[in-house]
Amino acid sequence: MISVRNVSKVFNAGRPNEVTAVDGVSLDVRLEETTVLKGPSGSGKTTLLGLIGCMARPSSGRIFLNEREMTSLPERFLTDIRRATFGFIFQQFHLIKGISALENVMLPAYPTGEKFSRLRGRALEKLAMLGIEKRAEAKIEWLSGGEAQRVAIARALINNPAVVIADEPTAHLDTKMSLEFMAIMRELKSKGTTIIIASHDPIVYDSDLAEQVVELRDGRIVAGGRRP
Ligand SMILES: Nc1ncnc2c1ncn2[C@@H]1O[C@H](COP(=O)(O)OP(=O)(O)OP(=O)(O)O)[C@@H](O)[C@H]1O
Repeated sequence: MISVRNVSKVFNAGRPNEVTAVDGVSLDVRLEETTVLKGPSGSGKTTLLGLIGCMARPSSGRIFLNEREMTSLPERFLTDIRRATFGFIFQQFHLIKGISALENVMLPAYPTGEKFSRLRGRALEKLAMLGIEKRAEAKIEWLSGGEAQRVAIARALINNPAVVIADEPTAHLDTKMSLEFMAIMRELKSKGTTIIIASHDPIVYDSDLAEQVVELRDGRIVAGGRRP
C-alpha cells in the first residue's frame, strides 16, 4: 500500500508567484491495483505523481510505502528506493535521440552497476515482451509513434518495478494507440504490477482497468481518495 497523508506541495513559497499545486491530499494506492488520477490541466496530477514516485518531496504531509515513511528518508536512500520501486512513463516519452531503442531501455539500469551482458539481455526481453525486439538497434528518430511508445514502456520496466507511474500517457496518441497502451497496462496488471496513471482521457479513466479513480481540482481531491 502507498499511503498519502495530508500531502501538500507549494512552489515558490513566500513569493508573489506562490502556487499550492497539491493541497492536503490523502489517498491510499493499493498494491497490484490500478489507480487513475483524473482532473483538468493544472489540477496537480503531475505534481502528485512526482511526490508519490519520490521524484520530489512534499512541502508538508507524509507518504508511506508499505508503512515505511518515504518523506523522511535521506536523498541517497530515496534514490535507491525510487529506482527499485518505480518505473516512469512520460507524456512525451522523453526518449533520447541519436542512440538506439535498446540503449534507451538500458539507461535507467546503468546506476545499478549490473553486468552489461545481463542488462542487455533483460532490455531485449522487455522489447520482446512488447513485440519490438526487431527494432532494438534502430535509433529513436527512426521509430514510428507506436514503436517509440513501446520503447518508453520497456524503459519504464527495465528495473522490474513494482509500481508503474504514467503521466498523461495517451495525450499524444490516437484512439488505436491509446487502446493498445491500455492493453499493455492490462497485461502488466495481470502480472501483479501496481499502476498509477494521471490522465484526463476517458479511454483511461472510464476503463474497467481503473479500480480507483481519484479526481483532483486545484490541487484538492474532489472525488475518490480518502478523508485526511
Ligand atoms: N516546478 C513548478 N514551479 C512552479 N509551479 C509549478 C511547478 N510545477 C507545477 N506548477 C504549478 O502547479 C499547478 C499544478 O500543476 P501540475 O502540472 O501538477 O498539474 P496537472 O494536473 O498535471 O496539469 P497538466 O495536465 O497540464 O500537466 C499548476 O498551476 C502549475 O503551474
